[in-house]
Amino acid sequence: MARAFIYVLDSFGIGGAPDAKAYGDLGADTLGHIAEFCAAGLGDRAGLRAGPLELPNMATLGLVEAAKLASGNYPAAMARPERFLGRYGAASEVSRGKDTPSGHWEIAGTPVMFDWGYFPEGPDCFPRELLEAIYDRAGISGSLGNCHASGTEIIKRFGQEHVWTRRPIFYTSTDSVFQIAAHEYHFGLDRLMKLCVVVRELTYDYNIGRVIARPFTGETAETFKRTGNRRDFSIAPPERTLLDRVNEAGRNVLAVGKISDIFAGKGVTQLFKADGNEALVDASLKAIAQAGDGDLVFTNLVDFDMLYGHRRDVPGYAAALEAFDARIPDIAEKLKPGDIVVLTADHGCDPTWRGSDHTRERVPVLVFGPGLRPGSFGVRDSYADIGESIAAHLGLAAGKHGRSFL
Ligand SMILES: O=P(O)(O)O[C@H]1O[C@H](CO)[C@@H](O)[C@H]1O
Ligand SMILES: [Mn+2]
Ligand SMILES: [Mn+2]
Repeated sequence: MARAFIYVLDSFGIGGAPDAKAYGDLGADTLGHIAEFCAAGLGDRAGLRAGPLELPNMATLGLVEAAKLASGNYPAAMARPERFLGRYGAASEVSRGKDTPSGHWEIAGTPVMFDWGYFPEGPDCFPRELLEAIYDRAGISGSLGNCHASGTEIIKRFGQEHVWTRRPIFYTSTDSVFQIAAHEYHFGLDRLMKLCVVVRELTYDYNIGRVIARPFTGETAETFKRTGNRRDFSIAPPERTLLDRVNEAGRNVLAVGKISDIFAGKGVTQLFKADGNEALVDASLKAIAQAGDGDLVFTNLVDFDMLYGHRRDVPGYAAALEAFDARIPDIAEKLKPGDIVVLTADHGCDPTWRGSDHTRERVPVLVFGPGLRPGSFGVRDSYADIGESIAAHLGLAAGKHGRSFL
C-alpha cells in the first residue's frame, strides 16, 4: 500500500528566498514574523489567542529546523524539540511568479518557466479594448474599480454603487489575475460565473493565469462579506503534472478545496469542496478514508492566505496555524503503512509586510508517515522535488523536473 497526501498551507512561507530582493521582498518571512510578533505580545486578540506562537505538532515534524535552514534564524520563542517524527527541509521556488498556480504546479513537478501577463498599477489598469470586448460579449453597461486592490477593501468602496448600478467590480493584484466581485443576490451568482467564463475566454490572449469570481453578500459597506462561493478559472498547466501522471497510471487524484480549480480540473478524479480550514481538513479526512492504493489526496488550505495573509492579520494567521497544528493528530490517526503526508506551502504572504500581496519566500516541506525515517533533507532548489518524491513513493516513472528526497 502506498498512498500520498499533500496539504498546501496556502502562503505559509518561512523566509530566506534567494531571489526575494528582485520581488521587493528581502526580509519577508511569514512564519518568522508571526513568531516574532507573537513573542512580543503583538499576536494577542481577546477571545482568539495570546502569547508566543505554539505549533507543537509541526515543530515535532521539523518546522522550526526547516525555518532555520530557510532563513538562518529560529522562529522567536518557539519550542525546539530534540526528537523528530518526520523528515523535513525547505524549498525555493524556481517559477517566476509568486502566485498560487505557479506554486502548486511546481509542487506537482511542473515549474512555470514563462512570464505571466500582469495588469499595470495605476488607475484604469485594464486595457480599454479588453473592457469593451467584455461589455459587448457579456451584455453589461460598464464596470467599477478597474484597479489594483485588496478584495475586502474594494467591496467596501464600491459595493453600494455596484448594488445600485449592477456593474461588476473588476480588480487585480501583483498576481496574474482578473478578479470580479459581485453581489450574490443583487447581481446573481450564476450571472457572475457566466461573466467569469466570458472574461476567461477574453484574457487568454493576455496570458492571465486566473479569472476569479469573488461573490459577496450584505447590504452596507459595514456588512458586505465575501462568501465561500469563490471560484478560480485557471489556465491549464503548461505540461503534465503529478496529477496527470497519477491519473494515467490508473490511480485516483482526490482534490480537496481549490485544488481542482488551480489545475483547471486536469488529472482530477474526484472533487471535495468545503469552506474554511476546519471543514477542509474534515473533507481531506473523508478523502483519505476513500483513497485506495496508489492514490493521491491533494488539499489546499486557503484561509491562511485569503483571510489572514492578504489581510495582514497576525493574530488571525497565528490562530489559524495553531488550529491546523491541533488537527495533525487527526490526520496521523488515519495513516496506514506505506502512507506519506507532505505539509508545504505555495508562496509567502507575510502579514507584517507592506501592501497586501504575496511575498517571495522559501516554503517548509514536512513529511511524515508510518515507518518513515526522521531527519533533514536540507534546502531544495525547487518545489518540484516534492512532486518527484511523491512520484517515487507512488512508484511512478521519474518526471522532467526535480529530484526525490525520499
Ligand atoms: O485581496 P483578495 O481579493 O483576497 O485577492 C487576493 O487573492 C488573489 C488570488 O489568490 C490574489 O491575487 C490577491 O489579489
Ligand atoms: Mn496561494
Ligand atoms: Mn493569495
